[in-house]
Amino acid sequence: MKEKNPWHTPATIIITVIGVIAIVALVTVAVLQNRPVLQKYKYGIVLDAGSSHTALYIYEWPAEKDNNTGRVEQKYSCKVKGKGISSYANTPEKAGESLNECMQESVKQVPKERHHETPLYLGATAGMRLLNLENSLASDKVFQAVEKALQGFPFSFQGARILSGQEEGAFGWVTVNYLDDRLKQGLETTGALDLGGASTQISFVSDNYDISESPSNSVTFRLYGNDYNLYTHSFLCYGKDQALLMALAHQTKSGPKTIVDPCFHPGYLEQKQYSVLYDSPCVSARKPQNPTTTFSHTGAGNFTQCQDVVKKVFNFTSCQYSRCSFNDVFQPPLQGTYGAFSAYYFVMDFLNLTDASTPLETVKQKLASYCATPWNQIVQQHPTIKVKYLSEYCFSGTYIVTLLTEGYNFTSESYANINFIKEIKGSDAGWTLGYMLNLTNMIPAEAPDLPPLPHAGYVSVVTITALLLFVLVILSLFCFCPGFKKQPHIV
Ligand SMILES: O=c1[nH]cnc2c1ncn2[C@@H]1O[C@H](COP(=O)(O)OP(=O)(O)O)[C@@H](O)[C@H]1O
Ligand SMILES: [Ca+2]
Repeated sequence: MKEKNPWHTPATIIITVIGVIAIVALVTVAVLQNRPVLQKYKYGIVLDAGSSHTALYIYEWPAEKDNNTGRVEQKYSCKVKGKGISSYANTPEKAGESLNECMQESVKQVPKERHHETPLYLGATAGMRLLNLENSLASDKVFQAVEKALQGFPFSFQGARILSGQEEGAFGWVTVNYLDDRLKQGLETTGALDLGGASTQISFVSDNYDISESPSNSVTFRLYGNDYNLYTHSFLCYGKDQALLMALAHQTKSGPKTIVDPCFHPGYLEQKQYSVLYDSPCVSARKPQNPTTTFSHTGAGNFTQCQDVVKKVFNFTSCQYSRCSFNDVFQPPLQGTYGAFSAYYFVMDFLNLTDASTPLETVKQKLASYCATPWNQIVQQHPTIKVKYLSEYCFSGTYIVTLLTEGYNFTSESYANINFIKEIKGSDAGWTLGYMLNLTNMIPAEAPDLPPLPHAGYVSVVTITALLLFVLVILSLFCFCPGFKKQPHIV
């Protein structure tokens, strides 16, 4: 007689089917119930009114997570046509009008139902700081015009203001460390180096920073449950455009008709106006007695001599602290890695010098050979690049190397810790994201309460538990129900 398989009884089949259905139902509920509801996003807009130009950034984050774990990302950026708002000192309404194109595009980029709740900020940096020093009435008028223009859009306008140098430095530091996920995880932070046209910032955490030595350089944060004591300094006039004016002013003290500038390529020749050169609070004190109205600016293309010229814009002699960078400004010992962005990146990227593995000596050699290249050859090799930018890369590269090594005291060894970056995970490095995160309270002081298990972990535990229960039921049926026991073999 054929042996009957005890597992093929109607009872076991029914139990198995019910068991499988129960498991599928349980896992489905676990997956569906715990899945985040369809993502809805919130938005924030920040205008970076820099000295050379204005840029608009739209940030986006999941609506239900804005207070803790949600990642804020850059959704869109727009470069405002024309110069920075400080250049409209004589025609303030045009400063407002200049923003219209990018603002109209933002209206399309942000979903209509979110317009009214989307905060809109404008922060101005060193260009407006200088205009405010020079002519505060003119800077007020520019702000009035800009505010009027921005109020005309359907967003929640939160105001336009000049950021302090500390804010600019500290928010740049927040941005790079937020994007790198270092803050939430409590990892060692990275320093931030920002080079603009009219000012430059250095910000880093140094374990050897005694705040009492220079309290004005200290910014303290409590973020995600960790305390940070940040050193930050902004050097007004030490952005690359103002530094170039200061270097030219040094070379034209006696009001000559021609200068031979080692920071420009051999064969370069341009007529320049003294009035433009001295039209800045950064250089006005050095105005020569009887300057001719124009001078011939010619190039010699010599990196070493250019470094000597650049060094003259720094004061290395006075320091009332235990240690200084330059101009009698305290700086604690450098520590850790650094992200260098904005003009640091634009210049070093053009010169093909962003690779972190390039030693400082090689950087200097490459710069020397670039500066020595005749101007006509440079123009031929880069037909699409704006001549103004092109003519200044030798100066800018030399300025960057000199600022980093002679100014901030980076050595051949510590130079390797600098990463030249434009963006991190799709968001531009700069102060704007940190500024918005701060103003919208999007980085909590304390670590958020995370669910004990991530979604995937939760689903796995439910699935495994369900399977174990099912096996347990089958085993107990097999052990304790006589009908399930194997029948004795009948001979
Ligand atoms: O493509 C580029 N090549 C070289 N320099 C650039 C490029 N784009 C922007 N820059 C420079 O980056 C700097 C940006 O400075 P910004 O306008 O932010 O001034 P600020 O931060 O001092 O207020 C300016 O010197 C500008 O000329
Ligand atoms: Ca800037």
